[in-house]
Amino acid sequence: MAVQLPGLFMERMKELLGTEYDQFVDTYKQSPYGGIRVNTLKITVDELRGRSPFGLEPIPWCPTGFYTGEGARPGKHPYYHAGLYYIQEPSAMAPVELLGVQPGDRVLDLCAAPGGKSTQIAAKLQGEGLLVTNDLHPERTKALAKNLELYGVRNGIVLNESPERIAAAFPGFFDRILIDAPCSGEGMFRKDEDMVKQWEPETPAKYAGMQREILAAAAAALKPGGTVVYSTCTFALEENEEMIDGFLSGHPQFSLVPVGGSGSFAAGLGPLPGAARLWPHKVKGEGHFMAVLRHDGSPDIAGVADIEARADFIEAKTDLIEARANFKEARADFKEATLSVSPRNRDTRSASPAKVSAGRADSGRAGKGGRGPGKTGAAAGRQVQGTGEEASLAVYAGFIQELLGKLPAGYPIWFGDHLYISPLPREALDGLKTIRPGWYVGHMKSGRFIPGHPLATALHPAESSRSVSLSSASGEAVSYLKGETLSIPEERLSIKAGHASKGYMLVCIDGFSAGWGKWQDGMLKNEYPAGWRWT
Ligand SMILES: C[S@@+](CC[C@H](N)C(=O)[O-])C[C@H]1O[C@@H](n2cnc3c(N)ncnc32)[C@H](O)[C@@H]1O
Repeated sequence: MAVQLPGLFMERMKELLGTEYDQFVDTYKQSPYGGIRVNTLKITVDELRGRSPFGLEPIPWCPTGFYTGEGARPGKHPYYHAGLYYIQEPSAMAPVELLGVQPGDRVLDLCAAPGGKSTQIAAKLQGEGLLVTNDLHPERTKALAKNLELYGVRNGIVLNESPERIAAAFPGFFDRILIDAPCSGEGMFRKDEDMVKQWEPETPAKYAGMQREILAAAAAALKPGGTVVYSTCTFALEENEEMIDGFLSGHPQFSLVPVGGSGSFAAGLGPLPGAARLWPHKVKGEGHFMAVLRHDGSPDIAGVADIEARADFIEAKTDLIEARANFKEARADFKEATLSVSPRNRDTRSASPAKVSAGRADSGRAGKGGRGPGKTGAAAGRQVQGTGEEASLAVYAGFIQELLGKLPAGYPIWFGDHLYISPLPREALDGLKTIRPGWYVGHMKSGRFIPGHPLATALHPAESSRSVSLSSASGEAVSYLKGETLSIPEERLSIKAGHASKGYMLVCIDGFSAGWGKWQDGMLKNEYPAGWRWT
């Protein structure tokens, strides 16, 4: 590598590695490994392997992960744009494998941008349960939100918050929490020269302070009995074993689940052999550290220092439970209301707007032209309730029932004219900077409902009454991804009985949803978003 590694870093590594040091240094003469992880929300591993245009070699610690080998350009294939795989550094696939996510879990990814591990969690949830994904830095949440959309995630909420505020809003709430901590990045030096340039002798200590706070917040947001996985891509002891050792001393209801020392995972160093290390001179991947922490199940108010804070904690929890109860009722009302709304008979009299939707925020990011809602709650400008919203819900329900035959499950949340279907009631997000409160399904324009791009990317073609599949081999998939209008004869369309060919068409690439088009008289008008196009 062209960049000189910092002398003090090398000295520290020599001390850590002893006789293995020379082998470690040799890894800097090799190229980093490339990998993809199959998005099992859209395709099975076997099917992708059968279709893959490039060679795939299994990554030992991730059953959906594969090395792509030199010369492969996975970002330059239509399958990437159809969300069939995520391009990810192989070692970075390990932490989520240790998190033990099951469909139906409530999972929090605290330091999530650009979303590699969030999309991996979403694939494990298989659309059931909840993924709250967060990053402190607003700019980075854009890529995070886009990746959730590209990979067809329906049950994700994207926040831009501090871990402390998330813990206050969701005390004792999550089954599993991932902390892919901001760190000094020493494990990425081979792959990312910027990390080398940014490194200073004080960098590990600087990050250690942040990591301690993030861990404390995670402990407060975790359900008794839940699991936290803490990971970094650095070698420094103070950000890894020493950090976790300190956490365990201050949080006696947590214990370390031993994972180090078996398979590809080397044992942790010093006080924590049960933690896991991936070393670049031992595996085909960059440097990583992981610790699995399990809560023993006793009621936990760890991280809450004094009596007053504890009272707030309990009050916050009660509010959340109440909000949830209110919204269960609202959901029942909504179901009842939408059942009476058919495309032909849009009688909205039974809709209960005050409960059905948490309404429209007329300020915040939505007001600035974006569709992100910004900070929810009173500070964001309270909601407009009333007949406009009732009518919009009815139009939405009519459109979706015609297209999909049923409405997606979840809480409808309007922001301006934009509609999200959320796995949580809006009240649960009140006061939090929310980038995406759920699955973006579309917006109202001149009294019509316009389906959103993320609605398409998350659909299976069989769910849509109208779809068309474009071939990746013929070049027409790339034409679609470039935003071109296509000539498509009617006999190529898949139209369910009783539906007209004209209208919104789910456009697929080799049978995998990629976006919308509008078909009429043999022409497919392109609805692929400008910002997503193939260049
Ligand atoms: C290692 S990166 C995360 C990579 C991500 N998990 C993935 O797999 O794509 C760490 C992230 O933490 C974010 N971050 C930094 N400080 C934070 C904090 N106090 N709370 C939450 N996120 C933070 C950074 O913006 C950065 O995106």
